Amino acid sequence: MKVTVVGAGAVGASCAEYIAMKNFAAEVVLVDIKEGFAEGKAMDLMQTASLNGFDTKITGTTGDYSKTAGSKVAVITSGIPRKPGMTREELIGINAGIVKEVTANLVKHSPDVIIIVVSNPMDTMAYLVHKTSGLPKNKIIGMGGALDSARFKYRLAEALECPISDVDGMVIAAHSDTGMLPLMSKATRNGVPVTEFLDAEKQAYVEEETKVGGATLTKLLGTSAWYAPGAAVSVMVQSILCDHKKMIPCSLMLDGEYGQSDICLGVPAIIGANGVEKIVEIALTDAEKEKFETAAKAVREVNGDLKF
Ligand SMILES: NC(=O)C1=CN([C@@H]2O[C@H](COP(=O)(O)OP(=O)(O)OC[C@H]3O[C@@H](n4cnc5c(N)ncnc54)[C@H](O)[C@@H]3O)[C@@H](O)[C@H]2O)C=CC1
Ligand SMILES: O=C([O-])CC(=O)C(=O)O
Repeated sequence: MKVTVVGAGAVGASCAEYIAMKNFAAEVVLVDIKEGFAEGKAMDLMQTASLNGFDTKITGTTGDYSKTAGSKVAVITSGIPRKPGMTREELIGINAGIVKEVTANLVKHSPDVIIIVVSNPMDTMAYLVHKTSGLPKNKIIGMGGALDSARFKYRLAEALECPISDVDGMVIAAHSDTGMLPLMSKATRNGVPVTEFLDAEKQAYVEEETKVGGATLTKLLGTSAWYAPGAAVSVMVQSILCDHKKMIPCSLMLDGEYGQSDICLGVPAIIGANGVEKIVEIALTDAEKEKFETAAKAVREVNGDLKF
């Protein structure tokens, strides 16, 4: 099956690389606006095929969306990343126009496509795609929770001084420095709640470092991260193409779930061949519910800046 990745920059190329390396897609089409850039990235990646042992065909195009026709999944990574000191929300002015235009082009050539939104501010960009694409809500999925949960597990393993494969955990709510909600109450080490091993101070440290995970990397790198974002996208694309029905926290249009409507926020969902197959409602503590509501309020304010 064909997967399109729009934006052949840091994140887009990482998405293409991980998807190809896992060898589950027939073709990945990279699209960029910069002349020759997607073609060059595709050629470079294809020259890793014999070294890395994959058969996925990667092609690139400068803005010719006819090459994306018939895509099962399209990933939108086009737009600007933040620089140190910026918030994701500050990117809305430039990225909203790009995401809206790219969405229209994708849907024109692949009317049945499932769109994964990556460009920031992601929860608001996912909302924009819902409002402008005409696609049903099961076909629009924002990527944030998969990445934030991976960062949560990284920080949990660091605090527990254990391998990352020992820990499990999930981050829901908003993909923002203040709106992420790492679910400490549900995180486990081999089935045992991590709260049995970590004192309140360590729990608070893990939660805070998880929430500012993207900002920490942006400060170190001078631009935002790409390896873990690309890997997170590849897991979501694989769950769709292979109908794995994995439970992944994603930014989805809510219609009463978690007490919210007409907003995209990170919640656990079953991701399969139909895109979002089910939103999973889990019991939150009162404190978690309050944080979820605060995050929703902040995302609504950013959504208010959109012009359709
Ligand atoms: N949701 C998430 O968890 C994450 C989101 N991001 C976001 O992903 C976006 C991309 O980040 P990077 O890849 O690091 O940036 P980048 O600057 O390396 O790549 C962006 C690419 O988009 C292209 N582009 C711009 N306008 C376009 C258009 N109209 N059509 C096609 N291509 C276009 C640019 O030419 C560039 O190659 C940013 O908005 C960033 O904040 C990044 C990491 C994680
Ligand atoms: O931090 C950023 O701006 C990019 C992003 O969303 C992330 O890496 O989580």
